[in-house]
Amino acid sequence: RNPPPSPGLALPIVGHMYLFKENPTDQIETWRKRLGNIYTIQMGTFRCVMLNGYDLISEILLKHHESLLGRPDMFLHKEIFEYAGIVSLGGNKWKEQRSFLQSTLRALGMGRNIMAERIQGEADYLLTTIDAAQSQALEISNLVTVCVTNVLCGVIFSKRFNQGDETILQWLKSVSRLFEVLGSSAALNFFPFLKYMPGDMFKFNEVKSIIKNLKETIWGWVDKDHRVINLSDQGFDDVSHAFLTEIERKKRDAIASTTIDEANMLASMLALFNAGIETTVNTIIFAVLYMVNFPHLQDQLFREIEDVVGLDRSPSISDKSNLKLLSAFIMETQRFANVVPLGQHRLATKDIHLGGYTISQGTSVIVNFDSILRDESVWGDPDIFRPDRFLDADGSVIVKKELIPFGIGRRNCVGEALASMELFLFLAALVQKFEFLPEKDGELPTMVPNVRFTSVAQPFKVRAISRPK
Ligand code: HEM
Repeated sequence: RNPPPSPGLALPIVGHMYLFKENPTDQIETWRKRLGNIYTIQMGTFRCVMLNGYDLISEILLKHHESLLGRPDMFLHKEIFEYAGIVSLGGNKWKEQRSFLQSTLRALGMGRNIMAERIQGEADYLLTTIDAAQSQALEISNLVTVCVTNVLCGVIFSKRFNQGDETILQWLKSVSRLFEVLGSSAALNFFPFLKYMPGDMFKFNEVKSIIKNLKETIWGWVDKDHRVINLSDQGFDDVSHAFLTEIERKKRDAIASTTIDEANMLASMLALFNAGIETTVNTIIFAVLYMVNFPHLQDQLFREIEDVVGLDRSPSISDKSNLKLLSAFIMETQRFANVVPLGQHRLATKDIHLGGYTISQGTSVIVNFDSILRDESVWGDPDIFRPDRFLDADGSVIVKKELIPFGIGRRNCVGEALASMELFLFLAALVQKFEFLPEKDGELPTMVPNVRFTSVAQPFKVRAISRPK
């Protein structure tokens, strides 16, 4: 059957997982150097094919998409999403959820002016809350998280919260605890029997209880009893309103076989939160970290905004095409920080012939985005932070097909347009208003990230000094 090569000794039960150290992408890269861009590893009970490099990854995601539409039966899909919603569904059920969410987000103005105004409002709010610290060193990630959460809460429920609001603080506490315990429970993906270990050793019960609370909170925010559903009106206020309306429409038309129901609605809304907040916040925090580490670059970014926008009005989305250095800086931040280094496991639903090997039906496939964003043959000096790699001699922005922080193909990031707009508007506002300095002069915060299955900056404080007008 010609399967891709394997790194050798797989221990009983754990397979090759015992070889993973702190940063999983290091081990994956070590195997890539030894075995090439495609190889097989055993992760507990799962046989996984790891794919590296732009050619193979784009080939499988673009050409073999239809054979890769499953999700393996993992803890995440079973216990968190209960096999429902955009992240956990496969096949035609996924297609229906994805197309519903995509068209709903588009109709709500994702990537357009109406959304830009909402984000600008949150960016202004962020500036005010940072300013309140009066140049005292502070960790800004909590402040950024509230504003990014507000953007999504607006899109999903037409709601927003002020910093310090008890509901949002409780929500953020639960989400942060969830990410902490998900680390301990990751092994449950590959060894489901561990959930029976005494003392909740792998945090199975805690994860379940946090998820139950988060779902109840989300359902409370939907506020179903106070929503006016009008089936003759094609419009809707937000994602949850769109779902509720479409669910009623399906009932009216007696369409039984559909994923547009309350279980999938809840799971998809939870997925938008899980996938959309951490990623966006982490990218913004990495950008601030790089500005602190490269003050000369921070200064150039400020000068560009001063020239193009001035200091009397807030940057708007229409400034984007003229803020070329800022665009290149964001591109390089996304490349260098690479907040989603590995794709979610996908399941081959048919045999796939790729790179001279056969990936057999039932195999789990992982794509290694890190192998593209850090590929020496593409970037030359991938370990250097250098935004000017995205600018040509005239200062125009160069678009490179290998820059794929949002993935590629039909299962790429459904929130890409929203996230891109957020990155631009939040960062433009921060650059215009503040100079970011390290907590102590001369002591730069480390740029070495914490990489698990997402990449996060190590906690650091900054002093945000208001720029004189
Ligand atoms: C800078 C911010 C973001 C980055 C870097 C990012 C990155 C990604 C990547 C790489 C994938 C594909 C993973 C794979 O192939 O397995 C993905 C999927 C996804 N993203 Fe994002 N994302 C970001 C923001 C968002 C936002 C704001 C939302 C919500 C509005 C969102 C919702 C999703 C969802 C629901 C999926 C799964 C799509 C599906 O299975 O069809 N993401 N994201």
